[in-house]
Amino acid sequence: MEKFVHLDHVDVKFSTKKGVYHALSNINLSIDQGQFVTLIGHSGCGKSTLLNIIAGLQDATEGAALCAGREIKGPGPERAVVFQNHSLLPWLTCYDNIYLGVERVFGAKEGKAKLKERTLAALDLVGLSHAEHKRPNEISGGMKQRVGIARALAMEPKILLMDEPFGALDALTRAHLQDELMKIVAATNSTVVMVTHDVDEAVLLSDRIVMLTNGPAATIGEILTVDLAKPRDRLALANDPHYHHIRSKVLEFLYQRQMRPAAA
Ligand SMILES: Nc1ncnc2c1ncn2[C@@H]1O[C@H](COP(=O)(O)OP(=O)(O)OP(=O)(O)O)[C@@H](O)[C@H]1O
Repeated sequence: MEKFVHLDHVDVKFSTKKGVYHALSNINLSIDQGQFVTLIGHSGCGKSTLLNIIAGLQDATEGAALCAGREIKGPGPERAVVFQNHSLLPWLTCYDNIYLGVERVFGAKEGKAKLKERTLAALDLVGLSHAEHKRPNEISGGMKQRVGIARALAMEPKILLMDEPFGALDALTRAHLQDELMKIVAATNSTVVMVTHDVDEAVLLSDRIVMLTNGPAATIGEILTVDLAKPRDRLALANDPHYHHIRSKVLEFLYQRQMRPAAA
């Protein structure tokens, strides 16, 4: 299987007013095509920094970061990012927000009819065909996140990178979007890397959970394989002893082995 992402001895150091801050140390991680990987760890440990390395928004100070065999040198349409705060352009409709991304990626090669078809298909994929003419301030937070996901998916990225995409949503909307995301990922065979704070979300969605130690110089403490059959159903999992076993392993890592220092 092709290694879509390969991080080899990656270190990240930030220059700050107080001197150099060593954020990430010796990160080694390979991700296969079609895999769903979550990054979990205490606040400030470096999850977003790690995601940003793959996104090309942050350079590694040392080590190598590769995507599809090529060095990651900056952001690219093959690595689409979805942030917690949707980042839609408020003056554009849902349709136009997606169309803009589609045009940027495919505009040089494809005609307007094809670009329109791609945009409508993306809206349909997230169940928002009815909202195509609405502007971001006319739709709910969950719908905005769905437009953000649709925009990312419409660019047909090789990898979907998500930084706490559901973090700002209420529990019910969050559960609904997790279910939708599972269906979309299954239908598109997407490779996904997602930052989350939510242990249940990590177990429900992941093939592998990458657990980071506390910073400074955070590194990968352990990678847990989630070998629960797919498709996954949250209600059935609630009564599945294996689900609870995996869940408690993550909790044990976070709250016994990586107890967050009180002063942090
Ligand atoms: N540009 C920067 N300059 C200096 N320090 C930075 C910079 N970006 C991040 N850091 C520091 O690096 C560490 C990791 O930050 P990061 O945002 O990756 O953590 P995180 O695990 O995503 O946190 P959270 O869960 O709270 O979002 C933090 O201590 C942060 O203060």
